[in-house]
Amino acid sequence: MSFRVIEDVAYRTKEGVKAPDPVAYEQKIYQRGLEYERPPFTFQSLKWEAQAEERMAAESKGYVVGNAGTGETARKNREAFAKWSIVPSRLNKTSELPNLSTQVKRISEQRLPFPIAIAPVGVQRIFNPDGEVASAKAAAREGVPYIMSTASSTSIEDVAKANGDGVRWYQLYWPSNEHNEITASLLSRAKKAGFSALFVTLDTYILGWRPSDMDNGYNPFLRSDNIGVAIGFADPVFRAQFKSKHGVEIEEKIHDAAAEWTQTVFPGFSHSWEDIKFLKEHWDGPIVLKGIQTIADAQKCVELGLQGIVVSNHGGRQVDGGVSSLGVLPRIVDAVGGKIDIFFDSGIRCGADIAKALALGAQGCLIGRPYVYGLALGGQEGVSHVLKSLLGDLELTLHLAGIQSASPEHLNRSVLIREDEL
Ligand SMILES: Cc1cc2nc3c(=O)[nH]c(=O)nc-3n(C[C@H](O)[C@H](O)[C@H](O)COP(=O)(O)O)c2cc1C
Ligand SMILES: O=C(O)C(=O)c1ccccc1
Repeated sequence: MSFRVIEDVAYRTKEGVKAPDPVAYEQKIYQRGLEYERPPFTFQSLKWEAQAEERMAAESKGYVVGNAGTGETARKNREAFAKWSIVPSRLNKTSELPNLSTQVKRISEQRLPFPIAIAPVGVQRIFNPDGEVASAKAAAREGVPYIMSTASSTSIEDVAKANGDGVRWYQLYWPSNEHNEITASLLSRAKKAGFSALFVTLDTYILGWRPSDMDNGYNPFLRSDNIGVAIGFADPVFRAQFKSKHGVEIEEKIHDAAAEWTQTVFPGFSHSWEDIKFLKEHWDGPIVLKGIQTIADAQKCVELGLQGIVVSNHGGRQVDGGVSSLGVLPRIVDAVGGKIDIFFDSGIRCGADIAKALALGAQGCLIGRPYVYGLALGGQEGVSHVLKSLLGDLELTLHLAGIQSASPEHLNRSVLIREDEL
């Protein structure tokens, strides 16, 4: 017999922030075990991928697990975590579990209950029929901000509805300048739907060389179910432009419309730093650039007065042979830390990984593939399970290492050592 994860949330309040209590979740699981009830999903985070693979069609599986080229960057992302080790200290006389609440001050006025957010991931209906609706509900329920992708298989307005009073941010795949009217329309729809920060992804103006997808002949945009174009098909400016060009509605020339939208959001060529001005003029709120890997680019973001960066290599899905994202994080923190908010992603698979990225100076981590595996395993329940598991793991890791909170005062480089220096 197994139980329902989302009905099993225990809450607690710390520093005025109400949030689910992941350690109480763990305790409940042991109690229920006494009555021979078992959790519906594994807690072994490195098994989520394999178990999710059993549930997915070959194409979806190849899409989420796949990387650019030989997968070298993705491997390096993982290996980089093992180069750093947490050094526990003793007899710190702690009376409470660590406080995981976090201030990402340029992005959110409120303290966030946890130092993680849901990474933008497109086409989620290929993993579970409920897609983004399930993950946006789980995020709100678990107190984790939801970053919505422009390549979502659900419209901006429907994701906002599912996310309810959760914290949500919008990720832009940025159309080329000739389509500025569409960009402005996306930004105004996101604003109206309660998305409070803008994340602009810079590393994917075209999809990388993805052997696993090519083996399956699979590009989710070109499928007849039009799974990655929901935002475009609901966009009034795109619709009007299509009609005036073709003389018919999108629905009457669905394949052409899908191809045009795909071309619009993945123009194949990069913008320039000058174009940021347009975004600043059309977005009233924090702007975060995602995909930063160099000190020079991070410094440029500071000079332009932007609020944040995501140190990310897109999980190794874009540039094969690229440097590990965790590897470049400390240098970028040294160059711009304190001047801009820094998020990190690429390769996070457990609580200790989050602890290490935060100790190296990130203010928050984006969780990518693990929650997609949760979505494939069990929709909203599966995503909730993954978030709770990662947070419970983080909380007990910090607690047992004698680290009192996830804030930089306690969680900083003094708790880490490089294994190769030992
Ligand atoms: C299936 C899939 C789809 C993704 N779609 C997007 C997207 O639409 N927009 C975006 O900025 N990043 C996208 N990403 C990248 C994630 O936001 C994140 O950077 C990456 O997953 C981090 O690596 P990790 O999952 O290996 O930890 C996607 C990643 C995956 C696995
Ligand atoms: O696959 C990706 O990494 C990605 O960013 C993406 C782009 C378009 C649709 C879905 C995902």
